Amino acid sequence: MPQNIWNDIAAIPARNLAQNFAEDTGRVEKLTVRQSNILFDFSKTHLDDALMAAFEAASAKANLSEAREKLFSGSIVNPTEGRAAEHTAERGNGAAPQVEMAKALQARMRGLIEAIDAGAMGDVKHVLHIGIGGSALGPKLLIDALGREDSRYDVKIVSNVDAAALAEAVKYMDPHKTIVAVASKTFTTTETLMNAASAIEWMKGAGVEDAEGRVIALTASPDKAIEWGVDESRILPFNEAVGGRYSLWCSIGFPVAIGLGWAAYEELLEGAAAMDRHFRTSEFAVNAPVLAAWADLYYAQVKQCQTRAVFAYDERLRLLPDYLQQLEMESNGKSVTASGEPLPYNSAPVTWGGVGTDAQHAVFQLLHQGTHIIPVEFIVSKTPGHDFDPAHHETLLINCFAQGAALMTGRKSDDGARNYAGDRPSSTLLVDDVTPSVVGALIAFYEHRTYVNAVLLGINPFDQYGVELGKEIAKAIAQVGPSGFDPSTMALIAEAEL
Ligand SMILES: O=P(O)(O)OC[C@H]1O[C@H](O)[C@H](O)[C@@H](O)[C@@H]1O
Repeated sequence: MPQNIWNDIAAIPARNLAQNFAEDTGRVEKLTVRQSNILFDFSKTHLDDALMAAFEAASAKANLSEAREKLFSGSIVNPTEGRAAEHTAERGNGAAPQVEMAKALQARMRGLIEAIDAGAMGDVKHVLHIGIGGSALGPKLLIDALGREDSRYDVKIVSNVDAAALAEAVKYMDPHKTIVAVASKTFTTTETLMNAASAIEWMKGAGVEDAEGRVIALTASPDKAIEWGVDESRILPFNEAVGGRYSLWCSIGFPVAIGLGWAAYEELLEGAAAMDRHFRTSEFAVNAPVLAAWADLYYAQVKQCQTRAVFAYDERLRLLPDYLQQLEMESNGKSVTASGEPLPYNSAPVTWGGVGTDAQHAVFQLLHQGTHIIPVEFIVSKTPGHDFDPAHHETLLINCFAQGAALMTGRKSDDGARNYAGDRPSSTLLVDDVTPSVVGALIAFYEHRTYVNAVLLGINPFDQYGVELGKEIAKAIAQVGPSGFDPSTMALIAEAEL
């Protein structure tokens, strides 16, 4: 991707949002996509006809159509690790052998869940899922979003190596009625294996016989799980070519499938599959992930925005920003192109966010009047997730729409402290309800948007070497202690008496 692509786009005269709306009465319709019971409204972004044409040209130069097909056909899209990225095959959209493999492994998972339901592991009430990063964030989001009313088991997810998290999770669990799902693609992750060992100790300490026999491994490295002590019959493997942060669709989704039931899990997959089909077959100008990525790139590259903010106006989706932080920042926070050249422009902005309306009373001041322009994304549901007075939900929706309007229109005042400049961009995703199929589609939308961003930036979104150095230094500190590091680090190690 030559650098002048952004220069070409930057050369297009900037128009403000008010002008865009005044000059194009069809703007809302043009920039609205309806797909999978989600309405995507991009009309409050600065995308206009000229910018859309420029991004269309940039996408052609970046071979986006070919890149899109490569993703679905199982071609190598992760060149530094020499492999495909086969998460879409988990929902039936991929190369035939991978789709077959995914189906077979999902059937294995279903078999184990049915056996547990039938009592094969005794009287089970609690599922303690232990994993971190991509092996935790997806299940955490889904259980929190969809398992509030209907969970068949009490599912808790523990990630942090700080065992205060484990202590909190097991506080109200009966160790005799608990199964432990150890989720790790590599089955080498320190935090996960340490927490898993402590969970086994917790069960043993309570007199559980054969505590090891209550462990299920969710992994792409079954040999490592066997080595660690899990019996082959309790290992749910998945395809190595599914990246950690794209793995909730396969056996990493075990707590979702067992907690919400198989039908809900299938709805989740089908929701994602429908979004796959939309992304794969729609023209770019009406393609939700593509339009979202174009707007992302306009703000990150042309407007030099360093962050983007996501606010879920729905308590059920409060963990969505956390999930997106890994998806977007671990995928696209890179300094080199896919072929290893230094990246001559910005990579992904920082993703951050929170839950509305809480965030309005905490951070929105800066969004409205700060010197940084921050593209905002609102996600809100037409249907409430509770039976209280409908006034709650109306207030939630009203506030969500009011914030987008206020950011865009602003309000002039001679008093600087009371002036709202306006022209601040946002997009709104209005979902019919927070159901497994909508959440599946929503997550697939974000996955594809992240991929489109990467393709136009010319970077590889599927590796994450940036996380390795810190792990190596931690291992060295654990092994060697306070020697051979910089003076500050050595002083800290000594002070903490490590
Ligand atoms: O699933 P695991 O192999 O245990 O890996 C868990 C996580 O740790 C790593 O550090 C990566 O940054 C993540 O992408 C990954 O999801």
